Amino acid sequence: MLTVDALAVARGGVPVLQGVSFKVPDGTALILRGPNGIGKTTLLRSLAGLQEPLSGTVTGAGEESAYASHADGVKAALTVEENLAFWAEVYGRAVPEEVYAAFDLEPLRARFAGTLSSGQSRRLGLARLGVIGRRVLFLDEPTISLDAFSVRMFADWLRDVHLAAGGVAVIATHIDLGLDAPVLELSPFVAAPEATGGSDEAFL
Ligand SMILES: Nc1ncnc2c1ncn2[C@@H]1O[C@H](COP(=O)(O)OP(=O)(O)OP(=O)(O)O)[C@@H](O)[C@H]1O
Repeated sequence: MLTVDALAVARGGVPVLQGVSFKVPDGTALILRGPNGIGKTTLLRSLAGLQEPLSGTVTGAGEESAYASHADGVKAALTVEENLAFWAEVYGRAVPEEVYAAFDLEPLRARFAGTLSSGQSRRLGLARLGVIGRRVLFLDEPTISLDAFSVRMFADWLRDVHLAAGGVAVIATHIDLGLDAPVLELSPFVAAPEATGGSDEAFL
């Protein structure tokens, strides 16, 4: 269970969200919604432990979690297989053979990643999630620039592999992934600048 209690987060020293609380039981996902700039990326990075929250607590994530943004992290000079092997090694794991089918990479195994189309490259970037074996995933617009087929493919992997194995996912997305997951609208949690003593000091 991922438990978030009264979390307040800042970007560039300026509070963006406050009072964010939710629970995500094992085997389930939560969708985050909110207009551009509201702080979805900031919240996801804070949940994943990549930046310190201003206040509040996150339990059930920590070492077992991973943050993935729309930036691929794909290495152009390595083949598809070499990319997956690289990430597997970094995380001390073997590449599960089924990721090639799950992300439709089978015919592309020997291709240099630099020659992939942008959608194929995104699929390779997402396949990394199937390799690293992290139980709690914080996903920032994971399906951006993917066609409907690839979006469904990713949603199927999330539901049938990651969540089915008891994993957790918190996903900022404007695309309907077709997951049976609750939606948390972030608009009510926009930080009031005065609530943390004003933001002027952040610019000094
Ligand atoms: N380096 C920075 N210094 C100050 N403010 C920043 C900095 N980077 C981003 N911001 C601001 O912080 C706020 C939150 O940004 P964040 O990227 O978390 O929003 P988001 O909800 O993920 O946006 P989007 O939907 O556009 O990706 C935005 O208003 C943004 O302009």
